[in-house]
Amino acid sequence: MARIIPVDTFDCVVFGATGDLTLRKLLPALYHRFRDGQAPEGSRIIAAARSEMDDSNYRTRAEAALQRHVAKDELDPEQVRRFLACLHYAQVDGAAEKGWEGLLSLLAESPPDRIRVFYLATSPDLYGPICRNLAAHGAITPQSRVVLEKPIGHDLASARAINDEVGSVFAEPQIFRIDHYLGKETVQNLLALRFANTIFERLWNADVIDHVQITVGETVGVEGRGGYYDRSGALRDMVQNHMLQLLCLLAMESPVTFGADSLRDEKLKVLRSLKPMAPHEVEQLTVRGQYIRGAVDGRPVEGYLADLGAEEPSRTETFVALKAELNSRRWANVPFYLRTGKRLPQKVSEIVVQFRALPFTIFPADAGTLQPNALIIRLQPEEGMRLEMMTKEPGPGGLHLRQTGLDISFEKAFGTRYPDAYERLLMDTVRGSTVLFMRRDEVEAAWGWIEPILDAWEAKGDTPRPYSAGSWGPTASIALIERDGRTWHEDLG
Ligand SMILES: NC(=O)C1=CN([C@@H]2O[C@H](COP(=O)(O)OP(=O)(O)OC[C@H]3O[C@@H](n4cnc5c(N)ncnc54)[C@H](OP(=O)(O)O)[C@@H]3O)[C@@H](O)[C@H]2O)C=CC1
Ligand SMILES: O=C1O[C@H](COP(=O)(O)O)[C@@H](O)[C@H](O)[C@H]1O
Repeated sequence: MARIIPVDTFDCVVFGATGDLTLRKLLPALYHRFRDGQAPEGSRIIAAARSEMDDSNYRTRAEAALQRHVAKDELDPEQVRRFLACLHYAQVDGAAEKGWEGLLSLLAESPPDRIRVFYLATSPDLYGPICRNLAAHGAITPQSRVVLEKPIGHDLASARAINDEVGSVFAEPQIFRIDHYLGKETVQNLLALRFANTIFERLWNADVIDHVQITVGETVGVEGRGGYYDRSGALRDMVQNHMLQLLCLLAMESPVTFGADSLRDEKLKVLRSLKPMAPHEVEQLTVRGQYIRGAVDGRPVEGYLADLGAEEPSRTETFVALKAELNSRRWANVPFYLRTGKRLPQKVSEIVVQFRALPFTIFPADAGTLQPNALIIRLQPEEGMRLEMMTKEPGPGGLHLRQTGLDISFEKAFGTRYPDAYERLLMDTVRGSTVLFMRRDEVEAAWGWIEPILDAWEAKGDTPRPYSAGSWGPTASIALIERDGRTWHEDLG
């Protein structure tokens, strides 16, 4: 069982407190941290949004959210009651200069040196105005931090504009750009795998590794988020942030220390070493898809347009596969194949590190085909790792070789609940630790690599390829990797 180190007493102001993210993710995460005693007595959550309501109305809504999104056996009525008592509501329009009295008077109830976390769970176009208004009303103290949800902007220019606006009010160490994948236990474990073990680091390069695959599959469609998603698409929603962060952790050099800037310097180098795609290469190196009607988990589901309620066709991709390469000695000619999509057959996030084939074998042909080794890192669900190896099949006959896996299930190894990513990240904001958050230059470098792809798609002006819900995306995504004589790892999960 991991140790729980209490943080200092804090006030966490959540803008967007009536929204999906707050109700589905942030309140359950905060409940767990309060329940486990990590949030000290006296800490408060101040829920802020434009809707008219009082503390009591908000607590009722929050309780319903907990009932829905926290496992029944983790809902202790006494703990729920204590948690709800820490919730307060302030009606405020973050974009308006006036009407901040309620929030300011709640904040004034705490000592001036109390840690203040301003969590912006609103649309990103409000980040600048909210920060400006907080500053204008003198709400930003030296102990304040601001948390920015993704996406930071829609493209490089809008990301820069947001970073400039927020940066004119908060210093960089006070700014927490969240990428919740970095809060996942198994994603943090990539750092342990690479830098707390001897065996892998020596093999972690183009001499031994043939290619890397990163798959993030989701079975859900766009759910209630069609308005946002249709302006975004899979490349902006998943690749620009989560998947490039995974790629960074896999590809980066060893940081000098486990400090925030050391780690982020190394991730930044990876982002800057991504080979830019020229417009004529985008067609070859990327595949876009959009789901149509099909079946997921044996249940018929509608296509994207029906989910959106759209009458017109949409050019937004719900699936993307791409081949990325890095300009570096370590990764010379080692492709990183990325794919992600909605309405795929499985909810699974997995990394495959495929080692090179043996250059020579002593075994006769009838011993069986030698499969190259592969390290399969399962990020979710069934978190764990498997190292695929060739072994001798037991038996007194001839020598037959078969691929078997050295398998570690983290659940079996640790027998503990995996905290949600937001639990860890919220506590890190209170602690002031930016290690697992993105620095401004990382976000902008990621946009810098993504933007030419978006531009080339836009210039071509075609629609994404259709794929049936419940399939692994358009067949062109299979061709993308098979053209190189490789294949997507299929035994997922
Ligand atoms: N939902 C998710 O799973 C994820 C969301 N995100 C990001 O988190 C952010 C929030 O997303 P989500 O919760 O889905 O969005 P929602 O549309 O569900 O919620 C938006 C929230 O913002 C509030 N709001 C809107 N305008 C203002 C304003 N002017 N002043 C104060 N509050 C305002 C709304 O309340 P009211 O109308 O009462 O003011 C509501 O509480 C977005 O940036 C999204 O991209 C990131 C990852 C996952
Ligand atoms: O940020 C986002 O992530 C979720 C997937 O997160 P996971 O933790 O469930 O893997 C995705 O559904 C959503 O579209 C995206 O905005």
